[in-house]
Amino acid sequence: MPLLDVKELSVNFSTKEGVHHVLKNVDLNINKGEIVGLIGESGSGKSTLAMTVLDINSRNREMSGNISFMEERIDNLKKERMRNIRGKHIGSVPQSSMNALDPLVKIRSQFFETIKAHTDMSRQEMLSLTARSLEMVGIDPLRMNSCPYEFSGGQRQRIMIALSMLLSPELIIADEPTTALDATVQLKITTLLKDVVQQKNTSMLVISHDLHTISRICDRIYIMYAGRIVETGTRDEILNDPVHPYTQKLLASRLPLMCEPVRVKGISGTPPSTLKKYEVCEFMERCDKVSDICRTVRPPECTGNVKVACHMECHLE
Ligand SMILES: Nc1ncnc2c1ncn2[C@@H]1O[C@H](COP(=O)(O)OP(=O)(O)OP(=O)(O)O)[C@@H](O)[C@H]1O
Ligand code: NI
Repeated sequence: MPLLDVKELSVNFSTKEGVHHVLKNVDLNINKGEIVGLIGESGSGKSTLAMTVLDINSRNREMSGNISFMEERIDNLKKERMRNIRGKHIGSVPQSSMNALDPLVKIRSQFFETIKAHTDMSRQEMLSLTARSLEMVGIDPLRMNSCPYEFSGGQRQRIMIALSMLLSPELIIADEPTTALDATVQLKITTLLKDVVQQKNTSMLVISHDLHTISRICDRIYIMYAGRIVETGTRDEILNDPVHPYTQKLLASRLPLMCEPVRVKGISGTPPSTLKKYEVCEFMERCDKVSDICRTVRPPECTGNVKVACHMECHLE
């Protein structure tokens, strides 16, 4: 059984302006030791998936489907049990996490707080665990007495990674871990993530809108469009042989890191509204391979053995 198993997950948010349909029948799993990427444009629902697994941002959320972690259903747990799982068994590097640390509280105190919430370690043990964690991400342990404002953005991101790994959780969820950083620091942080995940023998779900940077470290990738998984496969399948027109466009619009500056072709058009319920393919209006069947029949869903949610698959036969 996978370590994390998300099945038929749909999430709606009720608001004054109506119901937002944000996740639609999402199937996603992560095996032990795997690094899995979740890639899609801004607003496609990636952070919502992360927060639903972690059971945060649940105020106006309605969900259906189920989520299992280490062979236990976790989508209907009591708040207290879920708090115990978060931090101890599932570590999280939240989006914009560089700013998630309290800028004026010493690194040491923020690490101790997490340790105390889940263990009864002595002060000496807490000190040595904090030092080892900082060392692992390339931060001098002597700096544990400094405050976050005294570090650069890249260093703060390293500290957040150390904090998320502090209690050696079985799974790490890293949401856009490199987005706010410049290109060279991005490469360093993605490499660091892979190294620490391997060192700690944990699994990771890594979320990004940037297929190019993140794919380097992933074993498998899920492509999300408008709240739906539209394609899934191994890194090589997705990068070398993408089938869904959206995945092909994502790859074509990638930013070459090491080349001379070029004009990057974005994907034209805008994603569909979350307020509308779609009976056919959500990508249809932006797809240059659209055909009659796309206008009338919903494409197959990316569940079970179906790896691409597109009628085009049938056209190839
Ligand atoms: N509590 C909420 N109430 C209403 N709408 C919400 C709520 N949380 C998220 N949404 C909506 O869900 C959609 C998906 O948001 P989400 O943050 O999951 O996207 P994302 O893929 O992570 O985007 P980004 O790459 O910009 O981080 C957005 O349209 C957002 O406005
Ligand atoms: Ni997000």
